[in-house]
Amino acid sequence: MEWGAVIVAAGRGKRMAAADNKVYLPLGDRPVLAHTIEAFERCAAVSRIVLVTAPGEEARAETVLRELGASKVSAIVPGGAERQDSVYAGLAALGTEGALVHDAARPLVAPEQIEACCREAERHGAAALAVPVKDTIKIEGEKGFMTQTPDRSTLWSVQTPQAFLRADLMRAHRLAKEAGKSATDDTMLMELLGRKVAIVQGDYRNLKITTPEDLPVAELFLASRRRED
Ligand SMILES: Nc1ccn([C@@H]2O[C@H](COP(=O)(O)OP(=O)(O)OP(=O)(O)O)[C@@H](O)[C@H]2O)c(=O)n1
Ligand SMILES: C[C@](O)(CO)[C@H](O)COP(=O)(O)O
Repeated sequence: MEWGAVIVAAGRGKRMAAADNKVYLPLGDRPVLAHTIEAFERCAAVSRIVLVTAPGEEARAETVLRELGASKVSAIVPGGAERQDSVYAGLAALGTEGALVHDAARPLVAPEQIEACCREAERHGAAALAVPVKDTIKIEGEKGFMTQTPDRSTLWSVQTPQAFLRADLMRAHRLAKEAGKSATDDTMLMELLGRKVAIVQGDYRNLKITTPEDLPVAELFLASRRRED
């Protein structure tokens, strides 16, 4: 199966409270986005990439790609108001049978993790990286009070990439739009199709850069990764 990747980089980074879009912030010797693209460039299972950028950021994205020497990016398309809209815009431009969806804000994913997602999705129809939850999770009932505790042994913190048959995922997105259903990730949309998603053991270092304290942590993880290479 031919695999393409939609890499979404069109957010506003509100929780980062940075002056710039967080995917262009420096991590090590290059922008966050460069690390993310490089992981997919190095994964042989991925034949093409569609990059989804904030409207008007196409030129700066192209600069990052040029400096990286990226060769798999087949299109740069503008994202939408919500992550879901950005994913759909990328899927529409992808064209491959297999579709990976990945957050540009997750720069430390390893190529072998991407490959594992593809393989498991080929076996099961859909797959996503996830890591076991470490904290005890509570559900808020009455405002400001914890009232329920899900069984932690059944809880996973899902990451990206998430891997699907592109046709399935586009259909799920259309169903969600018709139903006015919002989704913070794409595995959630598979539930609309009644499909299960295979869990692929991820790595706690595949963090999503979301709030300011995530960047120094990512620097440490990057340094540890480089010592391993
Ligand atoms: N309308 C959006 C929203 C998010 N994203 C992308 O989806 C990924 C995960 O989203 P998140 O970490 O929430 O990024 P932001 O939406 O930018 O962050 P915030 O919610 O703090 O504004 C990021 O790579 C982000 O660029 C996107 O392409 N389009
Ligand atoms: C897709 C995701 O990274 C899975 O954990 C997460 O749902 C993205 O959430 P965000 O609020 O758009 O960062």
